[in-house]
Amino acid sequence: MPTAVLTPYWVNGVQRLKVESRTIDPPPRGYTPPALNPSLHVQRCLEQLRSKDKNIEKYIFLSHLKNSDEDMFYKICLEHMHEITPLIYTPTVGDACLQFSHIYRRPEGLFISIKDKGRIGQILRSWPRKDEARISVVTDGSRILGLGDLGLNGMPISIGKLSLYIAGAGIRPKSSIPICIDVGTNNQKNLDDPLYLGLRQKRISDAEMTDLMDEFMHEMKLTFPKLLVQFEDFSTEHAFHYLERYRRQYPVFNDDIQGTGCVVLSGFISAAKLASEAAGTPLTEQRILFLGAGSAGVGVAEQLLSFFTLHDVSPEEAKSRIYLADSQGLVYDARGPLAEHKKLFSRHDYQGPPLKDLVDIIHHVKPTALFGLSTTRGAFTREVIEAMASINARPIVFPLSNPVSLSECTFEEALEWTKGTVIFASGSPFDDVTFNGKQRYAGQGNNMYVFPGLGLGAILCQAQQVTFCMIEGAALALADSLTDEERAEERVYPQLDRIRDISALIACRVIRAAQKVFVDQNIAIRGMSDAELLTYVKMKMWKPQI
Ligand SMILES: NC(=O)c1ccc[n+]([C@@H]2O[C@H](COP(=O)([O-])OP(=O)(O)OC[C@H]3O[C@@H](n4cnc5c(N)ncnc54)[C@H](O)[C@@H]3O)[C@@H](O)[C@H]2O)c1
Ligand SMILES: O=C(O)C[C@H](O)C(=O)O
Ligand SMILES: [Mg+2]
Repeated sequence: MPTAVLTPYWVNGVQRLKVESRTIDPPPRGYTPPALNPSLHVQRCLEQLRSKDKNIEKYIFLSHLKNSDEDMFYKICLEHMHEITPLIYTPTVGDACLQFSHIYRRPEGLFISIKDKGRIGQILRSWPRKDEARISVVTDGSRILGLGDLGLNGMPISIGKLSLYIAGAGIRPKSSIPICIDVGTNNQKNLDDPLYLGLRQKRISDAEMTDLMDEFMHEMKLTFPKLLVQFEDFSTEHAFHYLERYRRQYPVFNDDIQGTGCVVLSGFISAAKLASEAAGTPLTEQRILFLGAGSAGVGVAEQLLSFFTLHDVSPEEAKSRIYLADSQGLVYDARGPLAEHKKLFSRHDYQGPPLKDLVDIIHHVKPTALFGLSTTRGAFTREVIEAMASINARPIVFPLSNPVSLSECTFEEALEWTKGTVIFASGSPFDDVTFNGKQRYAGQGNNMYVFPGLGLGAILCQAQQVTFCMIEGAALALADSLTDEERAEERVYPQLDRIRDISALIACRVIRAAQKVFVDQNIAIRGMSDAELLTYVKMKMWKPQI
């Protein structure tokens, strides 16, 4: 089958790019060793991968494999999800971003810079597979995981998320476009690095950025009419601003606000069921404290608020169960001027002195669940976790900051400090642990469980917008996807190696939600029964040809 291939080459140190159509039929006799057989070659690739000591070397090996033998790369991903995901995604992708300008070998995706203003359309139109384009992950590198502003070095985040779309939901590889928007960086270390690949200037003003984004989104729509855009790792204000600015106009969602909201709501529903078996507190009477009030913290809080209100809890009552704390402590009205995105959850009912210490905040709030989205390693100290355990038979503790080096606490710490009562999930993966003779599983509360299925659903029904109900449908489908066995093992998220099945269920629920409010354009699938729709979705998933 002929496919368009981008081949970089170098002339006198200057990179050129060949856009060619290449056939990937078996090569002529004599071009491959006689005993090369595909299943053994999988073993050979795995052996080469496992022989590398450092995760960043494994990342580089896998990147190379993806570019040279896509089918093999995705076959290995799918068959070894637990081993490969942490290498192509969180946490190793964090190192890949930090070192991107040093490990860069070949182009993958598009770099759009402020210098391209006025001719973004021209650049986009040079993309060789315009008609096939369905999904793009776009970052401006301004808040990469919890690592801060990495500028153009944020590109591996877009690449890594798209690899998970392909592995996790069977989106066709050729339909994905990783994009990094380079509008400078305020990261002095990058600016001083002679190998840094981005523009050597500070970030542009908000007004200039919005002008650029308007042109970018407009040209994206013109060039790729069927494209869904996922915004990723934009700094807080920009994340909220651009989601609000474009969500009614284009099919777009913000992964950190909405994908995270979805995945944490789903894990919370499962965790609260377990906790209420021990304490009897109904789901809608849980009290949730967030450490971190940025795009992720507030995104999750908004998702919880809407979930409670759908369950006959008044908005005021629902809001009263949610507390935010940021770097200055509890967020409350009398504290002084607040950023716009924090206002909805600011407490009216606290007038005392600033509550800065997390243990003091826990004693004041008496939360049943504590979520960390604070980018602060070790913020859940022994005292914090013990305080949670002292007021809850089964405390829910989710340290969700990424990468793993910034996790608010480790799985072992949470188990030890609660004497095993904790119900735990983290943003980055932790190994399973045997504690007091019982096998315990660390759920991975990471938006990777949701965005592949959400994207697949939106693409298949040709959604004109990604509505709030589509996001909520994805969260509920994920919560429902736990098997009886997984529930009996006290897992709050399903096992990762079932990701394709989970993505199919999420996609179906997303499609139904889109159909309900008529934002779908693929009318041919409207009349399908649920069983037919599931078969259709699974049939549409791309599979590696090995
Ligand atoms: N698990 C997931 O799926 C997932 C998804 C999105 C983001 N995240 C992680 O969440 C973290 C935050 O992301 P974001 O987009 O909200 O970032 P952000 O920059 O928008 O927000 C960070 C928040 O943390 C607060 N904070 C910083 N230092 C603190 C401290 N010492 N104590 C208390 N609060 C502190 C800040 O005041 C701010 O409110 C990142 O590490 C990111 O990797 C995880
Ligand atoms: O990228 C991840 O691992 C999750 C999330 O989008 C984040 O920004 O941390
Ligand atoms: Mg992110």
